[in-house]
Amino acid sequence: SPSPTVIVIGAGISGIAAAKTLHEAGIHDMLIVEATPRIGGRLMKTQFSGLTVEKGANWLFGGGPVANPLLDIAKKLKLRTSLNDYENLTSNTYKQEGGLYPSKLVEEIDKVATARDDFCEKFSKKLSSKKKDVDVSILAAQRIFKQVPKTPLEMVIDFYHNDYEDAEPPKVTSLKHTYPRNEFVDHGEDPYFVADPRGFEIVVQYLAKQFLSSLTSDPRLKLNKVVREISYSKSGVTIKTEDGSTYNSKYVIVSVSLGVLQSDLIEFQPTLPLWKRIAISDFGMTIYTKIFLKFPYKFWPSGPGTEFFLYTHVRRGYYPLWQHLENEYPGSNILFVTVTADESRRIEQLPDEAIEAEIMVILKKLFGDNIPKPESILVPRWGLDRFYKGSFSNWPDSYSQKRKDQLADPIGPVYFTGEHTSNKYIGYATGAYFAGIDTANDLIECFKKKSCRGYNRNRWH
Ligand SMILES: Cc1cc2nc3c(=O)[nH]c(=O)nc-3n(C[C@H](O)[C@H](O)[C@H](O)COP(=O)(O)OP(=O)(O)OC[C@H]3O[C@@H](n4cnc5c(N)ncnc54)[C@H](O)[C@@H]3O)c2cc1C
Repeated sequence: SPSPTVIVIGAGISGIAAAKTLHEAGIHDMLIVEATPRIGGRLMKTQFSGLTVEKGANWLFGGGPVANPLLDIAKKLKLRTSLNDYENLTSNTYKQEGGLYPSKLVEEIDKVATARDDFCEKFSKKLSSKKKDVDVSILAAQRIFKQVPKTPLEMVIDFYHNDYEDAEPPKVTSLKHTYPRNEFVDHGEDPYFVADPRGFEIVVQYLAKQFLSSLTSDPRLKLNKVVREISYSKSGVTIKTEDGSTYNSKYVIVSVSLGVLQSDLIEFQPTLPLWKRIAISDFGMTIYTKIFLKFPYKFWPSGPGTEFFLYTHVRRGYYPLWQHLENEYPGSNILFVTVTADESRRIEQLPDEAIEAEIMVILKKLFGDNIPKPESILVPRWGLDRFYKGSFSNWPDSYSQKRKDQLADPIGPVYFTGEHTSNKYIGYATGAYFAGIDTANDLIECFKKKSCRGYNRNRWH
């Protein structure tokens, strides 16, 4: 068959959004090349003890000042979602050796954390108003505010305010590019927690069905094709896959995760310019892990106000934030705990049994020695998976806006997209969706002008 004009590498939400945008602009001769047997990428459901749980993205952020097109799609699809109840977290905070903290004390500490967030927001705006590109870490802002979390209780509350969203601690994360937290997170409707048998990935399938005849056998979609080499020159692109296939095109849109770009899975020929490699290497790819545990019966508090509990430990981020799925799946007897960053990196190296053993030590302290063993455990390992190498990107504090623009810059016929290239919503599914549209529009601009000098720095999203 003749060479397509554009190859899109990756069938996650950004790749599919890019391909759909090209299709709608009349560019139909394209090929989507995906390493795995499915579309959806990091929107990924799995079956766990007979129920659908989300290994990847779980929260669909609300409307608010910026309309979220994914929310409209979710509504159209009648995606089953629920609102989480974080209200009573301060009454459900456990000490390291067991027993609850008095809720008054936790509330006081939470108030300080909220005041700190307000300061971070103001301080970030102040830095942004300066001509020079100055940035600090969130931790530096906390120091300037003279309220650095130190005790285990302060740290777990800080985890809830920062790491739970950024998946890195405040010492790593850029203040300026994280605060004020974006419209979807802070000022919109509350995020929806997806609990639907079809999974959050149904949103990507819905987008794909707008322009593909089938999600498995459309001739423009090549599944199970792992791209290992991208050769590019003025005259076009050749990509090679692990199974020895070769595809040629005029342009390529690379939508693989930042973690994959940082790994050596794909070789670029010639090597990408140094400034591009620096932009890729210096941005942050973090890990966010949801560990699911199925028990034969419930031994944790249930009913209104119990959905979440916090576990406090001298080690920051040691199995800190717990949720039960009773609201979404009554009677399921499933607990899940969220770990992030270095704790995720550590546990990914452990076998499931070792992780389960660590968890059981904690749960016994909280709920007594007689609690049952879990019937099953699910530990996603996003960092070790060669097609993801992490869960989502995080803006590190030393990283400039200029570098960030370079991360999205095309190199000749090689265009880049994915959540990490989003201007305003890095890390989020919505950011990935917008990025796909923006990158496709950059390429469409280039077709129109017939000279493709590059990236449209007026990207919207
Ligand atoms: C645990 C976790 C929790 C999250 N929580 C949320 C949340 O609550 N809300 C939210 O909005 N977002 C959340 N996210 C982030 C969100 O899932 C991502 O931002 C988004 O899905 C990224 O889409 P993408 O298209 O940029 O990348 P991807 O989905 O990674 O798509 C890239 C595609 O490229 C493929 N690929 C990789 N290498 C190759 C290769 N060599 N050849 C061919 N194909 C290749 C991959 O298989 C993948 O399908 C979470 C992510 C994770 C992992």
